[in-house]
Amino acid sequence: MPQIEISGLRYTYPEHSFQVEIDRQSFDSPLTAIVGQNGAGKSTLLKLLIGLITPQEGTIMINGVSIDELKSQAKLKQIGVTFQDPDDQLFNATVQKEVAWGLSQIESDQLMIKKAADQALVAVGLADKAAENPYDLSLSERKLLTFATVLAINPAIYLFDEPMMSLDWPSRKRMTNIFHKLVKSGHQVITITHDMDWVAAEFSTVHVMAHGQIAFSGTPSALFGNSGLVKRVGLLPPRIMTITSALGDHSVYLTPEDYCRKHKQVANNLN
Ligand SMILES: Nc1ncnc2c1ncn2[C@@H]1O[C@H](COP(=O)(O)OP(=O)(O)OP(=O)(O)O)[C@@H](O)[C@H]1O
Repeated sequence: MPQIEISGLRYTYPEHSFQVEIDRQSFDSPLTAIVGQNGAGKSTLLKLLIGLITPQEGTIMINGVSIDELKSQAKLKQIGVTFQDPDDQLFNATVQKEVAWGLSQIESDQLMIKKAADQALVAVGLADKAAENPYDLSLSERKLLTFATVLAINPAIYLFDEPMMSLDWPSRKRMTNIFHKLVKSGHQVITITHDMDWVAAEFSTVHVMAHGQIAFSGTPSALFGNSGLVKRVGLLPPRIMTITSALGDHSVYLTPEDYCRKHKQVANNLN
């Protein structure tokens, strides 16, 4: 399992408007969500993790190598990223060229590049758009295209900023399945999201950011079981818990299925 290790990290924007401050933190879980209120520092952390901005203090190690020592080709193989806004990273004339571009920076075998690009486009459901200009695609298709660009490279670690934003239900399901497949094949997937239902249903680990710091690291059950913390960091629990707690049941339920399972168990125990 790939591993990211942060120690003594301090980053302040040039205007001193905001500081990210993380003393020690490992990212070593297969499927991790980073959550927190708007402006908590999630995207800033992501930019630090990919070396887009450099901390004034501290280190970020990816599999034992400091991020600032990784040459750009090695970095591409270690860590792939999609930004919140797909238009921040699309610049090729066709969808096919866009998906092939990143891989062509680390691979010269044209046949292999084409095969990987084709497979990535099939995986995200855009195979029939290969000849189109990325900017003729819808926003959700452009978002899926950015995923394909990373899938084609197949880095050890995938970092996604708000991957589900603007995706419809079938695309969300498709992406969630891709995440689980990546995890099964030994990759690490880290994603920033505001979707607590998704976090509760799918993720093994969640880090909560607040005011530039990591305020909690643990399982979704531990997070949503701590209603005081959830409130303090400005989050909402999964919707099923909003309903059950309004009905006076303050147990932790991650999904409607989780609720049914636990209540079936209670019913079975009573019989
Ligand atoms: N380039 C920049 N220069 C100065 N301040 C910035 C810059 N980019 C972000 N900030 C500030 O840093 C803080 C954290 O922003 P960031 O985008 O990391 O938060 P976030 O948790 O990702 O928020 P959101 O959920 O809205 O995407 C905010 O106060 C933001 O205004």
